[in-house]
Amino acid sequence: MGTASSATGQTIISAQGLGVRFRRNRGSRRSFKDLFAGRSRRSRPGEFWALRDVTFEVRPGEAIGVVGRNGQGKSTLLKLVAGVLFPDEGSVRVDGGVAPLIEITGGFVGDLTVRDNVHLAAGLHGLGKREIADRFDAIIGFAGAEEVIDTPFKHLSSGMKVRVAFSLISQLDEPVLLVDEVLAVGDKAFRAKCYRRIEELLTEGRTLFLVSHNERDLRRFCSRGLYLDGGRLALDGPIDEVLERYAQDHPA
Ligand SMILES: Nc1ncnc2c1ncn2[C@@H]1O[C@H](COP(=O)(O)OP(=O)(O)OP(=O)(O)O)[C@@H](O)[C@H]1O
Repeated sequence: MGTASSATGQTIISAQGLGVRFRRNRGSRRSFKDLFAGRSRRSRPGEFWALRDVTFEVRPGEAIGVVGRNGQGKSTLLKLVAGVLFPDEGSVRVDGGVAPLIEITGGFVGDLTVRDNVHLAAGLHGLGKREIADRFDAIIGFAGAEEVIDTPFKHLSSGMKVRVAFSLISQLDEPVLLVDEVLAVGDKAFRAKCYRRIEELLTEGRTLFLVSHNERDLRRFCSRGLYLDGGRLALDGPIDEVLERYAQDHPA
């Protein structure tokens, strides 16, 4: 938590001219989105920019909401900040570690038990054996995962996967927290618990990126918004302004 306390106004994240290029016609995920986006299959070039010219800086302790329609680059941006994806253009610098709750199944090893996954992931985030042992019960307890400690992660229900993943990342000491929409999978009571935990972490001075389609959640946690449209940063400003513009551009 040392890094988070150094909220002296310098930047903790600096993204300069970020660009990510993907190839079309490979994999199924994007083709569905493209279908709905109404793009012509034939006129498509082989590659497209999922993100381009994205530049912003973040100060320690800021809480940032990332908004935009489906497929506009929100998850891609979070992956760049998490360091699990490398940009084709530009650069992103993060001072300190990142605890990402994004596409959770990717971060956990399906064949390993919950216990082993917690040890592995916590270790990768720099916690020592002793620290992990000290926090293990709290992690399992918060998730309500006592019954599945020795179950392979892949056999957990999707809700339970999210519970374990959130519980773990919220017990790490990383100064930057990334929360994707996966949280929506949890039931109402668990979501409320997560939100209280996020508030605690923000009070401690952590930096938050929250991707959400829920205006109330965005207003509750975030002071600033990044609005992505067509992979470009359409607006970077106070969350109210960002939501207003987004609503104007895309009335429900
Ligand atoms: N590995 C990949 N290969 C090819 N295209 C990809 C890949 N990952 C994402 N894309 C495409 O890049 C674009 C941006 O995707 P991204 O997941 O960042 O959008 P998003 O704003 O997070 O969407 P959603 O709100 O639906 O989660 C989309 O067109 C998507 O289909």
